[in-house]
Formats: sequence, C-alpha cells, structure tokens
Amino acid sequence: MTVITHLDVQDIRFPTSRSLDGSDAMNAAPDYSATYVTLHTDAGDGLEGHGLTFTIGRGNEICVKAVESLAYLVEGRSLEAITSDMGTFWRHLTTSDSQLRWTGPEKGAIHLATAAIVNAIWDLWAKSEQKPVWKLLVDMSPEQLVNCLDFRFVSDALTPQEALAILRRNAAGKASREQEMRAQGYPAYTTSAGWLGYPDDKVRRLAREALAEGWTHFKQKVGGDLAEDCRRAQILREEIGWEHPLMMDANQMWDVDEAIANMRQLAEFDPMWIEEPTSPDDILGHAAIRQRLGSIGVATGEHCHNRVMFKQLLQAEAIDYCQIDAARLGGLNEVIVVLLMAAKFGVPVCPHAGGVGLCEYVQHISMFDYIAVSGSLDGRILEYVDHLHEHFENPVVIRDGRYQVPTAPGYSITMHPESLARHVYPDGQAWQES
Ligand SMILES: C[C@H](O)[C@@H](O)[C@@H](O)[C@H](O)C(=O)O
Ligand SMILES: [Mg+2]
Repeated sequence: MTVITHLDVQDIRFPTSRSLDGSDAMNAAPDYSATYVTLHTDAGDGLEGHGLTFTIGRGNEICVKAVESLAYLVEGRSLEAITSDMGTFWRHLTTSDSQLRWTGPEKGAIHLATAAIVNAIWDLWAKSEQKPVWKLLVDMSPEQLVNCLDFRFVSDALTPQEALAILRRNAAGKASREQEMRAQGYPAYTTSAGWLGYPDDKVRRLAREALAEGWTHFKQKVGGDLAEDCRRAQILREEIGWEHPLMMDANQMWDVDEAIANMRQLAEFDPMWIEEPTSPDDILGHAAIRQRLGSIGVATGEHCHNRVMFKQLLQAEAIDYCQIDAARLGGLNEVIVVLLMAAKFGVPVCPHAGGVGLCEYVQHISMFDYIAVSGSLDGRILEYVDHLHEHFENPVVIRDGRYQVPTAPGYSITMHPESLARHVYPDGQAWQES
C-alpha cells in the first residue's frame, strides 16, 4: 500500500511578459505560471505525484492557498483506496467540504486548485504503474474507466450506460489506433507565430520557420483594432499561403453582434475557426454567432470551467470545436466526461494548450481520445506553443507538426528541481534579475 503522506504546493512563475510570449487582446502581458503540487508518499523509492494548474501570474497565490485548503482531503489516504474508486474520490474532493465548495462551486480558483491535485494523483497512479497516463487510460476496460467518472449534473446528456457503449464500440480498433499513434503521432497546430504583442518581422520569421519545420496549421490572435487584425492576417497569409488552415482567437474581446460583424470582415482571410469570440459563459451567444456566421467554425473551452458548461454548449449546438483545458476542468476525471459527451454529440475535441505545461498534459488526452473514445482524427488538431518546455523532465516531442507519443511514466508534468527553485515566486533567481 502507498500512502500520500504530504502535499506540497509552490508558486512558480515565468517572466514571459518580458518578451510578450503568450500575449493576446485580453491578456496583454501574461507571466505563464503554475500552482505546482507535489504529492509525497511513503513508498520509500522516491515515488511522487506531480500536478499543476495554469495561471498567468498574479492570482497564482490564490490558487496556492486554495490547494493548501484542499490538501487535508488527500493527505493520509492510500493511492489504492483512491484509484479503486476514483469517481467517488473525485466527488469527495469537489463536494465533501461544503464550506470550500461554496467558493466555487466547481469554478474559479478552487476548481483550478482541484485540477492541480487531481492531475497529481493521476501522475502518481501512472508512475506507480510504470505507464504514461494515456496508456494507463487506454489499457483500462470500459467499466474501469467509467468507474473513474462522476456523471452528476450531466446524466441528462450522457448516462454511464451510454459512456460504456461509446467505449465498448471503440474497443475493437484500439490496438491499431495505438499503433498508428506510435508510428505517426497526433496532428497539431502552432500558435507561437501569432501572439498579439509580437512585431511584424518576428511574426513573419516565426511563421516561415514553422513552415520549414513542417507545421501545416497556424493560429493568430485577433480582437484588437480590426484594421490591425486584418493587416496581421494578411502578413500570415503571405507567409503561409492559402492552402494552410489559419485559426483566429479573440480571447473574449467582443459582444455577440460585434463578433459577427468583425468576423464577416476577417472572413476574407478564410479562418478555419474563431475561438472565444465572446464571454466564455455565454452559451446562447456562441450558438447565435455560430448560426449567423455560417461557414466559420466556432471554438471555445479554455475558460469553460466544468462539465455542466460543456454539456450546455453541446446541447445548444453552440460549438464546432470543443477546447477542453486540462487544468481548468477539475482534472482528468472531468476531462474524460467531456470527451465522452463530445463523442456522443459528434463534436471534435481540440484541447487548449497555450500555457506552461498544458502541451505536456493534453498530448495524453488527445491520444486517449483518439484511441479509445472518438476513434477519429476528423477535424481534430491539438494546440502547440513553443514555450518553457525545457523546464520539464519529459517535455513534449514534436516531429513534422505532430506530437509524438509520450513514453515516460506519468503525466509528463514533472519539472526539473532547478527550474522550480529558480522560478519560485517571489524569491527565485528569475525574479531577482530585472
Ligand atoms: C494568455 C494565453 O497565452 C492565451 O492567449 C492562450 O492560452 C490562448 O488563448 C490559446 O488559445 O493558446
Ligand atoms: Mg485561446
């Protein structure tokens, strides 16, 4: 038996705002940050679980506090007791302390904190089984997987029986799709050339380099001055041509009518999707935008905080692309519920990965989705951003614009101890230098 003896949490921040990496119209100068959780165990062989949630700087200390408040719900528990009934454990973490739940529920800082802890448990579980997380999931039977999930508040859209049916239907092709992933990897797009704060010459250079590296799909930020958005789209089209898909991301800048009007102008550049055109909470607004825009896809999800929101986006036929976030939903358990709902509604899942550690997480999710849940790559493309991977012990591997299958045990989220020490906020060396 392995007991989680102690939970440690650190405030880790990277000064990305200095170069405007990650900048967009709403988030002009983000410092990519992580509320970084370590689960210590009594295993005696150094076995630890690691997990993080992503923030963009200030406010990370709030998530750290929230993790500290939740810690008592996992400390002293055995890994086996948790994993033998993971669905019940997830509900325990999200509902058993109703005073803490009041600060959400299942949204905001407390849910981000839940994600860091839940993902650390999955990392610990996968490491103890000597498997990467995607493989741990793929090797589970449909019954074992469904046992990890909590269908509360979504059973009107997806019952456990329907989830089982989806997983069983796909069971036969799992081995060949796993082979395919190992051989070819998962298709991806890059956001790294299109950050809003980058000067034109940098956008051109990065787009050209990305093309040469084998990238075929690109995303640009919009939502600033419309003429500027058009000008930058023109630059990108000049560099990538018209045969390569271009996505646009407004990061919630517009009202509904404004989104429609602006996208009618930007339609000239043939965008594949408009991402976060308006408030992430406005389900009917997204539905209206989708209906009135016609051929431009609508994508959202990086600020969609729980399965109930995704349920409604799907029920309202409000989205063409479902962009789950591995650390905004309450960890992998809730992500899997959304994957299954999206499969039922026939909407492709294209996870969000613009942050620190998010690429490392979502590769596991998309590979699992393809192999065991959706069984399809149609309309599916995984985000990639080219930042901060050097801080991870097992960073993502990209070849020809595709994520290669992660092979190290765990959820690929363990950071180097030196990186943690250097970026701990506010005392780390990185924050002492100007
Ligand atoms: C502040 C962040 O970099 C966002 O701009 C980023 O997550 C973005 O929305 C994305 O889709 O990757
Ligand atoms: Mg986005």
